[in-house]
Amino acid sequence: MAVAELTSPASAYTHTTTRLRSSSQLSLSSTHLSLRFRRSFSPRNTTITCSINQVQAPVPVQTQKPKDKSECFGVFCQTYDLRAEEETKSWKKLINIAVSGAAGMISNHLLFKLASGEVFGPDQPIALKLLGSERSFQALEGVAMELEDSLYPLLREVSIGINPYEVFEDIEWALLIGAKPRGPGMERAGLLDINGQIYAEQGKALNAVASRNVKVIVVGNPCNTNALICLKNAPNIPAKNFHALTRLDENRAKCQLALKAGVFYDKVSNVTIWGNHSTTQVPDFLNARINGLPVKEVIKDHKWLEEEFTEIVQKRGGVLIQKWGRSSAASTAVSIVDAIKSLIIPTPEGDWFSSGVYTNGNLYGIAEGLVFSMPCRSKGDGDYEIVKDVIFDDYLLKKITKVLT
Ligand SMILES: NC(=O)C1=CN([C@@H]2O[C@H](COP(=O)(O)OP(=O)(O)OC[C@H]3O[C@@H](n4cnc5c(N)ncnc54)[C@H](OP(=O)(O)O)[C@@H]3O)[C@@H](O)[C@H]2O)C=CC1
Ligand SMILES: O=C([O-])CC(=O)C(=O)O
Repeated sequence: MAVAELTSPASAYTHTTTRLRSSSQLSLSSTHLSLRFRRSFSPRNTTITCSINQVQAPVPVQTQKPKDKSECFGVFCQTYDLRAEEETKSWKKLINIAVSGAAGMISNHLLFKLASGEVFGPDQPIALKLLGSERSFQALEGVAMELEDSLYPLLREVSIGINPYEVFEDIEWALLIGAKPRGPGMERAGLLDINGQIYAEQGKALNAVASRNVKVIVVGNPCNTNALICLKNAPNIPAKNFHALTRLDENRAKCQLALKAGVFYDKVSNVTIWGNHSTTQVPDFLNARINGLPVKEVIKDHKWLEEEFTEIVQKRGGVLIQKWGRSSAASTAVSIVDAIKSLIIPTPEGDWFSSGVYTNGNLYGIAEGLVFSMPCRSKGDGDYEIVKDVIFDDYLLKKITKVLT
């Protein structure tokens, strides 16, 4: 069995003390990184687990062959355990986050944000559970290797697999990205035949093995319908826990309003995307604010708001595909980060965020049993409530009605 050590920058790995998980004791000098990589070879049941621990004072150690179905190889056969470290004492309990389509473009941006602590905070250790398929398995290994090489202190475990029933076990977050993207000239709805079944299967898997309070963000298109399919297949998980990502549209709308008003985009608030992540979506400028003022008081060109602004936001994804040849990835990853943070950080007083949520019992009379983007607020506990105090005019009502017909 091959054994190797990776050397990390001293600055990133100071004040660490560890103890070997097995009976043999270990003493390693500072600035060494150990990894555990376990592998199952059953094709439908393939999972690799990689733990990254910080260790001190190296002394060679005899690792034991794992007793379970997994097989380790190379450097990943080293198994260490952590003794309480000064630095980690104040850390929260580790959370399990699953990311599907983990070898895809969006994930390639997102995973490194998650691992860095940018999303869940500098005291929140995480385990990343990456879901792929047989065709992407090698690519998943490559992604896991890049995560290792990044030496993120908060990233305590990485596992990769192709079976959602394994990968989703006990997860607290499911970031469901894996799905075919559209190409130039296609509509997102045209992806439903292929992608819908992915979300039916993953809903069943979540229902069977995920934490009962898992929060699910569906990204794969058409994301509203996919979120609905997913939640319908997971009856034991509250429907309220499922979101379709419309935050990218909200961000796009904020950017366009800032551009038109000649302000920096942090001055734009209270932007709602109503409806679907599709070309029928309604970016709401009636309730939006710039520097705390209604947008219509700041941008006097109301024709631009009703026509150009709305269309730019609705079609932004398609235009980007025409130009780049593939769909937005980095800005989507950023918007997933924003969507998560909106649920774990209290919403600033008076503001709100958009998310595609289940329409059960909503106060706006939107048909029940849909996933529909609406204005939401959160106390930062992972849950949300629909904002009550938005206003409507004929234009907005007509546009929202059109989504529903
Ligand atoms: N809601 C939103 O705001 C946005 C949503 N999207 C959507 O997110 C999804 C992922 O986009 P992106 O990461 O760029 O896509 P990529 O093609 O880069 O990656 C998608 C991953 O999905 C998996 N997949 C599952 N089924 C298929 C299939 N039939 N064909 C191709 N890939 C498949 C693949 O992984 P594996 O083989 O491991 O299953 C692949 O790695 C797309 O549906 C896209 O339209 C994109 C931008 C914004
Ligand atoms: O347009 C697409 O297909 C990808 C996407 O959802 C977006 O960029 O909004």
